[in-house]
Amino acid sequence: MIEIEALTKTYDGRTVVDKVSARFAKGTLTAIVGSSGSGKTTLLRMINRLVEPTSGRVLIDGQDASRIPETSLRQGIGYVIQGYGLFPHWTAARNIGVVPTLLGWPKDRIAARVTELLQMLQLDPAEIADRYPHQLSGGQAQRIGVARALAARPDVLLMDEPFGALDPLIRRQAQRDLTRIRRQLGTTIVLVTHDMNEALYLGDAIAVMRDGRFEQFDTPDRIIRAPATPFVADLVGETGRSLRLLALHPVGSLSRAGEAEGEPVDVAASLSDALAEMIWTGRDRLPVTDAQGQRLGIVTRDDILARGRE
Ligand SMILES: Nc1ncnc2c1ncn2[C@@H]1O[C@H](COP(=O)(O)OP(=O)(O)OP(=O)(O)O)[C@@H](O)[C@H]1O
Repeated sequence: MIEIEALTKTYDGRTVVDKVSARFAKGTLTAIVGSSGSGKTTLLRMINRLVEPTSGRVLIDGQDASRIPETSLRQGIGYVIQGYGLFPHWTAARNIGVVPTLLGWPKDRIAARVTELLQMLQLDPAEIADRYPHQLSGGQAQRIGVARALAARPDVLLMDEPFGALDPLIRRQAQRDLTRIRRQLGTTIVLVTHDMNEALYLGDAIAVMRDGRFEQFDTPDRIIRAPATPFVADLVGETGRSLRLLALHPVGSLSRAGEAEGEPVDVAASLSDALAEMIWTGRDRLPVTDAQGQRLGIVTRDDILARGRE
């Protein structure tokens, strides 16, 4: 768990992060969203002490981060930045292995870990391991950046606009990958983005930041239903609110007994995906199945619309 207490950063008398207190629970993903210059990156970098706080403190699993030696702090906290920061003259494998190498892991253990990470990120080690960054696509380079951050099995992962440079389709894929990986690893993640859709899709919690403060720190559902300030409401947007709400909840939350024709929808799909499928195929109910294709029941258009109006 990460706790920040009255965390503050001042540059030349100008306060850019202003007494922010929050708790990022173990194994959760918190998305910090806000406008440019609101202090998101500065806040993130105070967690791994790339930026030294002016006042306030950071606790990692109850331990004051200022008392943890900087090297072990950074090795225990993975960090992914926009542009990935890969060393251009190093292969993908060497880039991924940089922290284990610093930690003095034996070569064969590093090689095994690199292979494991490439496979977890759905990259073929035989094809990718020996490539240099300029021989990788944007999506591949992004995944190498994530693999590198995860190499030494950190408990905490900080991500600063990790998908900012990707085009929309690959970005969606990268977001799905992150969701899958974090389920697998249980890492505590704090992710900075200026995209509210991304925050709503990925976050267990969302912190909306403005002028160095958190205007609201809440679940995605509460951010949509009960924005604390006009700024938060503005970021969510009035018109898309019901669809955004539907995007947060799985089909399983409205599944009921019954019969329906045609292609089924997965129980874990979102209600907005189910509604889109109904509109596209002209149906008012869909069969619901689990991941193994087992029939579980149905979901109806009326139920989805009622949920969207709540
Ligand atoms: N080293 C520094 N010296 C002086 N001012 C700085 C420094 N780093 C950041 N700032 C200022 O602090 C403010 C917050 O910057 P920060 O990068 O944290 O914002 P951000 O919310 O991450 O913005 P963006 O989304 O544009 O990256 C900005 O006004 C920035 O100019």
